[in-house]
Amino acid sequence: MTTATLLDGKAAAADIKNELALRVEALKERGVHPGLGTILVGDDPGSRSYVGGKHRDCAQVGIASIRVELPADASQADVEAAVLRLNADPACTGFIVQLPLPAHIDTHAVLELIDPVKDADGLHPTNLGRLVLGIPAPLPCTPRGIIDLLRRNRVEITGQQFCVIGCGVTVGRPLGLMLTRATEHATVTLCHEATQDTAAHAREADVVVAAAGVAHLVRPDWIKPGATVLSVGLTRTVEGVLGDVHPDVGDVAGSFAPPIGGVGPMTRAMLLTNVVEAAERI
Ligand SMILES: Nc1nc2c(c(=O)[nH]1)N[C@@H](CN(C=O)c1ccc(C(=O)N[C@@H](CCC(=O)O)C(=O)O)cc1)CN2
Repeated sequence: MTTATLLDGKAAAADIKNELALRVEALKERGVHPGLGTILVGDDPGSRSYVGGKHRDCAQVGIASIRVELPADASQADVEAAVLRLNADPACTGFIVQLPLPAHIDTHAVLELIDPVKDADGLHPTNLGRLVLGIPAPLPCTPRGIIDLLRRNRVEITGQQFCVIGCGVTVGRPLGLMLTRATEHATVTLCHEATQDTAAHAREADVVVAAAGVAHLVRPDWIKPGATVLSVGLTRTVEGVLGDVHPDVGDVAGSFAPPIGGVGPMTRAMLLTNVVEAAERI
């Protein structure tokens, strides 16, 4: 039985979607019709379910959906052609390529082909470069969702010690960049698979973000009592979907974002936010 305060991403995302629905209405009144495109390559059940969720969200806030699906054996040229089609499609005001792509596809080459203006994930090199330089740009959805969830729950960020576990391109690496901007001013330790003692770094932290994709990696004895813990990475097993954080951490942490209903819905809400913001710039 967890004693930590729940960081409820589902509830926060519902509030964000209500606000976005009003902004979408205002856009339509001035003739701008936002449309989110998604490119899904292959049959990974997790990716399919996330893309399905993104389109359900679009319907809820009045954003049009353009769904592109390619088989797992699609070639590099097929995927790049799909990107170029969405770049040119006026009905698509923003789009994403669902990650991970199959191993034979050069992901960087695909992401680099996206028109940076339509980059709803903030993962184009131009937009990541703008983030590094502190120039306004669409921000990667999960890190943006994590910071928004902390702020809505009045979790202190400025001056706090963060331990981010995992340095992938969708979460850990951009989160480190965002948390150290002047608007956040946190101190961040970014741990990865070659870190010698991740548990020791986590024990020092006021906020632990687990985005490694290793089931139940973070144990209760890794956590300073009262710290804030966000379980981001998910692993699908025969027993179900497991988070990076062991559920017993909820007995030690002060606040806890669970693997389901925590950061995931915020990721989706921030994608919609990026789409609406891009449409508002048209
Ligand atoms: N192009 C991108 N690909 C991926 C991203 C991304 O930001 N852009 N992030 C992740 C997956 N992801 C978004 O696509 C994502 C993960 C989880 C959820 C979510 O709503 N989770 C649910 C639980 C779902 C489940 O049971 O599996 C929840 O937390 O309640 C949404 C989006 C990798 N790829």
